Amino acid sequence: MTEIVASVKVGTRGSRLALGQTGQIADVLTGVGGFEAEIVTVRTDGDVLTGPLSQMGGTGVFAAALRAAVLDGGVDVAVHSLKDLPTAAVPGLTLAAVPARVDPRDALCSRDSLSLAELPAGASVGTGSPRRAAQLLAARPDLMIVDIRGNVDTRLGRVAGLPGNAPAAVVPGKTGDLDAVVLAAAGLSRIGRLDTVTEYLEADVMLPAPGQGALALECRTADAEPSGVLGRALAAVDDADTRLAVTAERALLARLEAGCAAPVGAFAFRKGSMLYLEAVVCSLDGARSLRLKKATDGLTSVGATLLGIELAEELLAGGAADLADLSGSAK
Ligand SMILES: NCc1[nH]cc(CCC(=O)O)c1CC(=O)O
Repeated sequence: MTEIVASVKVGTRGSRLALGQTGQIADVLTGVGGFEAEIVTVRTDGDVLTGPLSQMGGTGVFAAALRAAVLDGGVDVAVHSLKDLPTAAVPGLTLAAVPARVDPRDALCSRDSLSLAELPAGASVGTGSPRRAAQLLAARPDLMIVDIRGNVDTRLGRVAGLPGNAPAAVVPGKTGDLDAVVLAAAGLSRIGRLDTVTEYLEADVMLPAPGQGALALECRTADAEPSGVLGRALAAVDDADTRLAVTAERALLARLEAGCAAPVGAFAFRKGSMLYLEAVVCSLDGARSLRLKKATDGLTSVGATLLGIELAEELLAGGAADLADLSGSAK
């Protein structure tokens, strides 16, 4: 006789990106845990409202509704993009698994396969991210940065002639009006549109957002116990190296008291017996920036957290708070 286990409700936002990554994770969890999964779509303020994110409380609006659904039992485990998850802990919830990270880089998707260096003077590049805007301007001060929002497909639609885009500008002024957009390679990969990438932006040009390319699986603290069926499955999909890296990146962000929309990039990785962390804080116009790196041989949660905190304090000592409003609410 097989053990009868109630189905696990896996919560997600409703975008194609979110549904795709949640479906994959649900398959892995059910494979490991031997239970059924039911995908529950939660509409968030970030999906419903259309104003600037900064006026809705930042990208945290995407996570808040999902977290509330876990707390009230409508969802058992939430699948978040880790970079959209605010760093502050929520009582009653546990970040139970961080699966192996995929490509953390940002990617340029431009018309005519142009690279960043090849874009014509004054070219228009769409991004809603002050971090991306500032680093783009640091590399190419002549670019015209256009503030765009919307899901990944909508943003790609702003560049004419990308593979997979509708052939003609259907809505004048809203499709095909930009020379390029910058998006996370991870998101493009998850919806099968990596063929639109014309250049992967390496860390020396653009440091990613803390947590970029990683997922976060959050459940009620009581369900995270490895003795339970869900906790055991979550522990099995956790990736120790990814967790160390994102712990350092998020500790840095928290110590800077920086919001998800602050012009702060950070990337950590373990290599051998060391954990390396590099971070940048920019002025919004990209004219000034402070970039530092640091490493530790403390390959534990505490070691990774200290690495993030110490690098943040070095950045603050170097004047990071004078470069930009780190709360990330200012535009
Ligand atoms: N802010 C939106 C967002 N949140 C997560 C991803 C996909 C990449 C990832 O999982 O890190 C994206 C799209 C993007 O930034 O291009």
